[in-house]
Amino acid sequence: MAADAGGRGPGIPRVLSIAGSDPSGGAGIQADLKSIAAMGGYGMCAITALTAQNTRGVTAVHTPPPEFLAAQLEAVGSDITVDAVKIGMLADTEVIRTVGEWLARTRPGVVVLDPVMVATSGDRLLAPDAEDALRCLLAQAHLVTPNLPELAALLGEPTAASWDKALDQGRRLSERTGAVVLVKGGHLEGAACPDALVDARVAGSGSVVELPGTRVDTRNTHGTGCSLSSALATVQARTGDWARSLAVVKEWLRGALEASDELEVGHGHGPVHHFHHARAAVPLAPGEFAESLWRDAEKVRAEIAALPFVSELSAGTLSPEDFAYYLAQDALYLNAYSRVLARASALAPSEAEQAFWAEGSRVCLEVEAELHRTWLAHHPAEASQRAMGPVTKAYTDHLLAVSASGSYAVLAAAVLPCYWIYAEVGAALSGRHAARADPGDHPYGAWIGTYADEAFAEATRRAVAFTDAAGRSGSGAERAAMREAFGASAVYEREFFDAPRRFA
Ligand SMILES: Nc1ncnc2c1ncn2[C@@H]1O[C@H](COP(=O)(O)OP(=O)(O)O)[C@@H](O)[C@H]1O
Ligand SMILES: Cc1ncc(COP(=O)(O)O)c(N)n1
Repeated sequence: MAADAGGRGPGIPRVLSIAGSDPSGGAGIQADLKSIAAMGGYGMCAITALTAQNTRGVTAVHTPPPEFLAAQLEAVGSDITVDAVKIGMLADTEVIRTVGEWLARTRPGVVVLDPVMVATSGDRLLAPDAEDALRCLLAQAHLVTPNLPELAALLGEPTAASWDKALDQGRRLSERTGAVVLVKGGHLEGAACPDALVDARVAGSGSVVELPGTRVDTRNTHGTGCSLSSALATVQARTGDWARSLAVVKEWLRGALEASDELEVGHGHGPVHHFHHARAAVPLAPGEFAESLWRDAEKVRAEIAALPFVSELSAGTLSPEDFAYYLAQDALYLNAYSRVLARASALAPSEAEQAFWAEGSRVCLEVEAELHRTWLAHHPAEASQRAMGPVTKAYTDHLLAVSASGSYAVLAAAVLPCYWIYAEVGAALSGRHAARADPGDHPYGAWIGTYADEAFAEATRRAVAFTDAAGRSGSGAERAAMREAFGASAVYEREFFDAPRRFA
């Protein structure tokens, strides 16, 4: 197709996906409709084929008669202005012919063709004898988005082993078809995941516009190609500029890959989180997000309760060396933790939160000084060494790294386990201690008594509520980062209680 695809301007683009159905919702028309909506478009679809598939693979394909596809296209096109078309799974030669005839007749302003041949799972989605017909159809698209194996198959060559070879193949496919070719790096080995727009009609160095990218470490790549191509069609209808559209879509897709674990869909290659950037129309109830963090940490919390340090402290059999090590590390930890809480105060979105974390920061220094005045005064050797143990160092490094990231919500999630898990351990220890027949005669009785501090319990409740509120008002991507930060800190809590046994 010769002319450059133009933009519609700021209106809502009406985008038609002509593609197959994926009942598991991660690829095909289901991914397309989500992606179109995520990019601010109005999505429509004409279904070429029905697949029975999930995140593990395709078990069956049913292709309705081509007349029925033609009827769908006619119904949409005769009533609605179509600003952009995305074409995905085409199943067989008859389907390709039907789509080709409709395109030739209607000549939509933006046509993005994703030459789907094989699913992420390795299953075929195009009949082998339909490849020639697909090659011919490419000339009716403005942009073609093959992955590396598809690019090679369309040229009848082996899959490119390097990015340069892939760009060369892209240039030749662009020459043959007259379409711009998006060469995608998803199937490359290594940490880089670039994409490039290759346009053989442009002379010289302007023929390749490359967008670098880093690979997101996930196996949830089901439907990335579908999502990318339909999102591109939508944004292109707005901007009329492929390079600008690709920059917007690539950034969005990276976020969708990063937040994909939040979905917890299937056991194979899971889908991406198309709406990671948006808030759900049904908001989370107060407490709901914090409860989910707490549930996620259930296993680590059970492991902490079962640690020898906890049972020995409770029974009074903990060695004085282990106890002294723990206290000295606690003092070092509190000093660093105080600085991190001060950073949470600096980032806080409200005065109430600002004051809360600042007070927490101050109290940490007070408790640290108190440790030196009382407990550590009895263990001058431990106190004077003052070297951070490996766990204390790793835990505080993690907190400092999160505090440098600049997200208040993620920092709140990272500091929360030190309140919440410590309060839970403390409540169990002091409850058991109070139930003892003779609590006065216990070497760590006075220390265990400090756990029953109502002011700390109240501070914990407020820290939970503030973190919950930050999670509820954040985006999906932010909540995913909060989960990761909370989970990491919970693991460091476990390691901190276990450190005396290993390093004292
Ligand atoms: N792990 C990943 N991290 C970041 N981007 C990825 C990853 N996997 C795929 N992509 C991007 O997703 C898009 C689809 O790429 P690709 O996987 O090559 O296509 P397909 O889904 O058709 O096989 C491209 O923009 C690619 O750069
Ligand atoms: C109906 C349908 N269409 C396309 C794909 C390819 O998916 P991917 O984007 O992972 O290559 C698929 N698995 N199912």
